[in-house]
Amino acid sequence: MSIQKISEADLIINPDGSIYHLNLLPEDVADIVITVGDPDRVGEVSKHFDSIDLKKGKREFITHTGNLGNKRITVLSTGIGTDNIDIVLNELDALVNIDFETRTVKSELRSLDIIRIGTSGSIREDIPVGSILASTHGLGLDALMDFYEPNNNIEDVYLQQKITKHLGLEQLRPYLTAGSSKLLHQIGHDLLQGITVTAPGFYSPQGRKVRANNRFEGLIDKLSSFEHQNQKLTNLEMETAGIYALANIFGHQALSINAILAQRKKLEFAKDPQKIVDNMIKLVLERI
Ligand SMILES: O=P(O)(O)O[C@H]1O[C@H](CO)[C@@H](O)[C@H]1O
Ligand SMILES: O=c1cc[nH]c(=O)[nH]1
Repeated sequence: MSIQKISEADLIINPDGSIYHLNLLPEDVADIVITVGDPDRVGEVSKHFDSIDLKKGKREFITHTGNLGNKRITVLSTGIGTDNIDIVLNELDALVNIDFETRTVKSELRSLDIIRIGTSGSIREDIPVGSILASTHGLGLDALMDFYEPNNNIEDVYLQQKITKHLGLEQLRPYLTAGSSKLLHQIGHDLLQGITVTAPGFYSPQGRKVRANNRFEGLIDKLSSFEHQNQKLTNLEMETAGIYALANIFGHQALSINAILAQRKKLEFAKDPQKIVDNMIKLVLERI
């Protein structure tokens, strides 16, 4: 069988040998990758490193790579939304698993540990502002995974069907993927845990109403009333489901850790969001 060469239009490499959007060379990526939404949060993470040997960026994709103890870690901002996650996960995987000289998939594949350190809104009364929550699964309400061949295990498909039926949102085709059980055990074992809902927007797609009317009335109540064998939908944000689904396809381990800044049931928002985010960053770095 001939080895498939990936075209210059499918995999775009900049003149300096870096990948198109992330602007990184293959050697710039460590085996542990922390993703954050906010480009300013990259420095908030890397300031805890013992050393930083690389700082690069393009658009909203800022990267620092350095060492913490005996671990080499890359921290990278994704910007907001699963459309950006499509770019970040595909380019990260290409950086480690495609030979840029021959444009072919390497015979030995590397599996990254991808840990998202993000912010989120709680949809349950018993999860207050200030909580740190680990996502057992990501449930995507966005359309990203309509374009990829699915790779879900049977348990997730069953749970996905149960949730879809409960929500009555069949037209959105919600997709469900579990996070890495290895990373959940290592980092999230004693944290609050739940199914994180990933929305394709911050306002109406998360049930917020400022001036425009919402098509799905009572979205938060509908989401928060789902329960199956103690599995509950717990929080809303905008990247986790895409990260879990694409990491699963590429064979990477992924875990999403969420600082709860909004309490949607009690209509509250954190007074000290930076302090909550700092606590989450320290907690994750201690456990990596
Ligand atoms: O704080 P980050 O990591 O960006 O995460 C959350 O915050 C953004 C919305 O304010 C979305 O990206 C959402 O997922
Ligand atoms: O409610 C929230 C808070 C942070 N990020 C979100 O996407 N939603």
